[in-house]
Amino acid sequence: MSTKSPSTSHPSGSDGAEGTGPIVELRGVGKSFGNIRALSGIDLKVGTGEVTCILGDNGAGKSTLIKIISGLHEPSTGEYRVDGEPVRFTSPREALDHGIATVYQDLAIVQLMPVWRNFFLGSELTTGAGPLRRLDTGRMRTICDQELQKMGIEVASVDMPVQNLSGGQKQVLAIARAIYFGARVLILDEPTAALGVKQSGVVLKYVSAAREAGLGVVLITHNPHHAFLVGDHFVVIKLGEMELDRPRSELSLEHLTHHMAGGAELDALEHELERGQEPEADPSHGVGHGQT
Ligand SMILES: Nc1ncnc2c1ncn2[C@@H]1O[C@H](COP(=O)(O)OP(=O)(O)OP(=O)(O)O)[C@@H](O)[C@H]1O
Repeated sequence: MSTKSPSTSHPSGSDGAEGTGPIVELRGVGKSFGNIRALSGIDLKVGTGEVTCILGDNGAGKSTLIKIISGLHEPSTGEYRVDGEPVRFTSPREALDHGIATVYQDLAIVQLMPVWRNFFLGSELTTGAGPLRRLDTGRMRTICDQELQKMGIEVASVDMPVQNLSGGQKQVLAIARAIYFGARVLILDEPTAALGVKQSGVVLKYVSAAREAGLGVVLITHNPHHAFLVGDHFVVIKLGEMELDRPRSELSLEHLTHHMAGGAELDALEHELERGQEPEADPSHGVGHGQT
């Protein structure tokens, strides 16, 4: 399987939301686990045809946020709206029924199964009725092939096992599958975390293609460089709270990297180090520097 420049035509299966408001909106959302407050005061809007990047360090609350949007957790506080209507999802199935699909880092794929089998995993097409009902392998193969081609993904054969694909190609397959099955909002959980530079590039190209196809994309990442390549809006979470919330027009890569690297703390440390290098004005005060 090789990947060429993704097509920007909208794949079958969804037409995207054409409304003017956001598809997904969180208002003051928080989540606690007993005494642990994992998230608080999260405001987020995901609109059609835009990529929102969520950045944060380990333990910042990114996974908790994904789980709320994808219907695995109910928020403890605040409001979750889809297409302007308040929702209370009690399972990922309900979120999926609203067009909110999540591609997790470990991907729901079976390595030894062929590409087409993985594409339809859990939603297999059948033919015939009653005792004669069986998998419609021919139709699944054809559709899988067509859908991958629409995304600009070339597969030598959809019959080859998924384990033969590269990490980036597996991510792209999972994205194509989510789009085919009607995703309007695509949540991508660190899709480039385990990939090298080239494979990360492949995945980011398809993130961009999903946006062009009219989907709202939520990209979770540790990597400000990857985020800045495709993002329209950036949110940095720190210790469960929003530290930064800016559109691309109000942010530079340097600014974003600075925030991710610990921003304010680094400034304070730099200041302290600089002060530490200055000669003491009055040696009678504290420990003198540069003197032993
Ligand atoms: N089910 C849970 N029970 C108790 N505490 C939890 C639970 N899930 C998350 N937490 C806590 O909430 C905080 C945020 O965790 P979360 O996994 O959302 O962070 P993260 O940003 O995804 O981190 P990482 O990048 O390491 O995956 C952490 O302090 C974590 O220990």
